[in-house]
Amino acid sequence: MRIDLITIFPEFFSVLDVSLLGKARQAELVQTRVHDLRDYAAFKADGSPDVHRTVDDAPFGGGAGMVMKPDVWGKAIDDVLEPGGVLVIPSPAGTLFTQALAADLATAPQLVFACGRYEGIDARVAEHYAAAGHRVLEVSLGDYVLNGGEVAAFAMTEAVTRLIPGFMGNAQSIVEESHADGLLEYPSYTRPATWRGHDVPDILLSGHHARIEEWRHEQQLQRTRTRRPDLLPPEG
Ligand SMILES: NCc1ccc(-c2ccccc2)nc1
Repeated sequence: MRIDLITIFPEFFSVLDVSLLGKARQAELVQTRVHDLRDYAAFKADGSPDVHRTVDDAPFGGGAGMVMKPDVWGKAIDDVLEPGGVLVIPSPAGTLFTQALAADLATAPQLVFACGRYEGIDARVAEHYAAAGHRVLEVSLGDYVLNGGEVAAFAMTEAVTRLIPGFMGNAQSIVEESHADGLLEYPSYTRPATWRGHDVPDILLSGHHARIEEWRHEQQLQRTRTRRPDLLPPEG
């Protein structure tokens, strides 16, 4: 898989070389490229040089903040997006990113993350590439606003790449983790068996694997009921 990240802060993604992703890159499972959006702002729409390499402008209709220019984004995405590639636009107005979507995106040949800043990217950019037949996703990580799409893009990159077959050493750990079966993960413990007066649940020391599995599933249900009832299947 190729992952392209387009941003006005390319240095933000230099950490990709050292993170967990670094190993996957070396294993050739994932190729990542970072692109500076300002490289596509060197000329104005009329072809004259833009020494300021402007990427934003005032919003039509008024309102606070600035909007990122469609013509600059169009030049960048035209240069980067390949046939079959998915254009992912992190946005607080997007659909919620989930483990299921991460697994879906892990099968794509290419992801292009368009990392907006300011008040976001001119809406016609997403419209244009969808109309051209590309899969375009505006995706939110949750109900909060960041200063730009970079942090969200990095989080999604990690969530996706770790699901690529051959990337994580222990495939079993992926199957068991939170959200993989739609429930939150059970609590985990390791040595010492007693720590500051807190004991590990006896069942886990019993060696009864069937009972341990049952206890863990009950813990998953209990946690999901109390912390994320929205994840529970509807009654009935
Ligand atoms: N839900 C996470 C998230 C994703 C993106 C943004 C964002 C903010 C400003 C400009 C462009 C994107 N904010 C929050």
